[in-house]
Amino acid sequence: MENNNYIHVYNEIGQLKSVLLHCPGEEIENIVPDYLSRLLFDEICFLKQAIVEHNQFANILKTEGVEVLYLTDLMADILGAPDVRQKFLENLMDEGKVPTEGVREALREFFSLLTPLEMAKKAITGVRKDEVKEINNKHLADLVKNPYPFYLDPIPNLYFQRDPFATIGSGVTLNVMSSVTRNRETLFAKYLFDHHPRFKNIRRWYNRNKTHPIEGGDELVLSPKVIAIGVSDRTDPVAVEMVARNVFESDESFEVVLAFDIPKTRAFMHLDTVFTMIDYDKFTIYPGIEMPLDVYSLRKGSNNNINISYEAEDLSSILKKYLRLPSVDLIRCGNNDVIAAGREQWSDGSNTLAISPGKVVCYNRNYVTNEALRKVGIEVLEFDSYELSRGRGGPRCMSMPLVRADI
Ligand SMILES: NC(=[NH2+])NCCC[C@H](N)C(=O)O
Repeated sequence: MENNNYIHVYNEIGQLKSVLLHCPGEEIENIVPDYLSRLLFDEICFLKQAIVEHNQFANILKTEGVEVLYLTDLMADILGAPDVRQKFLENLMDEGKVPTEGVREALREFFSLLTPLEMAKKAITGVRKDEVKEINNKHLADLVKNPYPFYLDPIPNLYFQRDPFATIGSGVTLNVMSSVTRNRETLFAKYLFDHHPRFKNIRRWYNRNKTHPIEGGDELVLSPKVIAIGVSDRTDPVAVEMVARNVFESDESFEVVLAFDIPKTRAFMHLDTVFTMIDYDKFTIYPGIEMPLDVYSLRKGSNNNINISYEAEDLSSILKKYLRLPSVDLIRCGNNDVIAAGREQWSDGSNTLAISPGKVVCYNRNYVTNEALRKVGIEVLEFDSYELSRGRGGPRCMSMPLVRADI
């Protein structure tokens, strides 16, 4: 196994040692009703309260001894180098479809006045047209009336750090996002893994230049041998197989990828919105997916072959078989009450973040599910969830583990 101390994730529940977060910033205030659904939000958030909640989340993690890193700080570490800064801005403008050379020149000037940290933040906030006054070198696109308010779009889903890349073993999948609005998030990850002294040279199981989408919320590392990946609204089976192949061809310990084919709907956009691991033998699950769930196994074969089969048993039996457990406990979101399940799943009741076996971080609003977890002996640490939940993601979605203890 390749050894690096900075990416090490061989399970979902081992003591979390280091995690990457992004605290929502002014990008959230650039969400307006006309663009809500394109930006993948259902409601407008009150930023001040969202920050309070995010800080509560981060403080829980810090109190538990977890190193909390912030994406903007890591970006600031690398944006001090003029060539990195320049390339990053050009990429951001290309992928943000900045319309003309005149606007690009104005944006170069605009960003040149910012410190590395300010630049990282502004790249996420987006740039409104009224912030950039002087456009020289005018093209047709600069002259025609266009009510769209931004030269560079905000990137409001970046506080869901789970999705643009994902750690598996000692490597990462640098993801292709299924939506245009989220794809620029992976540019930040690309720059970290290309340039940050702590993270460059990390191996990649997938790269953002591929064609088929995969998002981190679908990627779960169940054990040093077993990975689960959702085939979902966001993740394509072609990408799942490619990741499996690359991991199997390496010297990593993984032997099986379980592909969970879940319904393709907004409420369950990723596997982790309906299924998370919380203890050696305990999982949360949203009952609405149990019936329609098809699971396929991709097993490492000889000569770089992959053996793919349909798993005909129910989920408990599949998990018992592959994780070698005598029994498993599936704890149902909403504690088996259909209405509570639907309501709490919508605000990520099944989306828990384990910080050690049997200890999870959850939104306080999902009290029915949290109570059900406590009943089976799980320790639940809660924080406020009025505003963060409006982006349709919970504690797991908001965190990317970089290092977990082996178990
Ligand atoms: N891992 C997750 N479940 N992430 C949730 C992401 C929510 C985000 N608004 C989106 O639609 O993409």
